[in-house]
Amino acid sequence: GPRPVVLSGPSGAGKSTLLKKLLKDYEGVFGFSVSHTTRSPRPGEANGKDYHFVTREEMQQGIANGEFIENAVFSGNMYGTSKMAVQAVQARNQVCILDIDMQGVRNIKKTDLNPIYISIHPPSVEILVKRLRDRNTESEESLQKRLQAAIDDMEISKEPGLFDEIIINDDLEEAYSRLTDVLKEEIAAAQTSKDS
Ligand SMILES: Nc1ncnc2c1ncn2[C@@H]1O[C@H](COP(=O)(O)OP(=O)(O)OP(=O)(O)O)[C@@H](O)[C@H]1O
Ligand SMILES: Nc1nc2c(ncn2[C@@H]2O[C@H](COP(=O)(O)O)[C@@H](O)[C@H]2O)c(=O)[nH]1
Repeated sequence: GPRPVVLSGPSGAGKSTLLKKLLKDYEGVFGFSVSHTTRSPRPGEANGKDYHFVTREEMQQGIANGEFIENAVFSGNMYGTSKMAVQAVQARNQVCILDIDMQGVRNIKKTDLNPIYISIHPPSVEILVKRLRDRNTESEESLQKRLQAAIDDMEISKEPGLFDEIIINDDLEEAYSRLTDVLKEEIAAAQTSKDS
């Protein structure tokens, strides 16, 4: 099937915004790998669609049972990609998109998933902070943890070969256009197999 796509990058950079647009504009071409998390749902988030919202015990049990391809602790909460999440998308012959943090990127690199790795960056740390604050989803403590991870991860992203592409999300339309351009071969391949 088509190669999966990993979208990573700092919290608040715009990964969900870009991928939601991609899923809407290319319905049936892309499929989202629905992760598990122990964090609480934000207003508007649906269980089974945005995440599988689970307890720490459920998550730990799943990990112990070998149900996850990768898992990580981010800003005090557990997150993980289950084998089922990826298989469900691949069974539909869609391009599977994973929205994961840097620990996830490192762990996926140890698997045979062979995705395209894309990192989404904000134009500056100041703009990242503003976007996160304006999103109004984080406590001050969570915001500070996310910010520290963002600064560390943006530095790590420069490591040669870690990402296939780094996209600066300044103007949303421009970033989206760059993203669809990077993925044009996968889009064409998935559309061809959908039509045949
Ligand atoms: N290009 C842009 N210009 C201005 N605001 C943007 C842009 N892209 C995204 N935003 C806004 O910034 C905020 C963060 O975006 P988003 O939630 O998509 O980030 P994220 O990378 O998915 O974060 P997280 O990893 O925390 O889920 C949102 O409120 C979104 O509407
Ligand atoms: N390693 C993983 N990271 C994940 C997964 N699902 C989401 N994430 C990353 O967590 C942070 C925070 O997400 P938020 O929804 O609480 O803002 C963000 O960087 C996501 O990319 C996962 O399954 N594995």
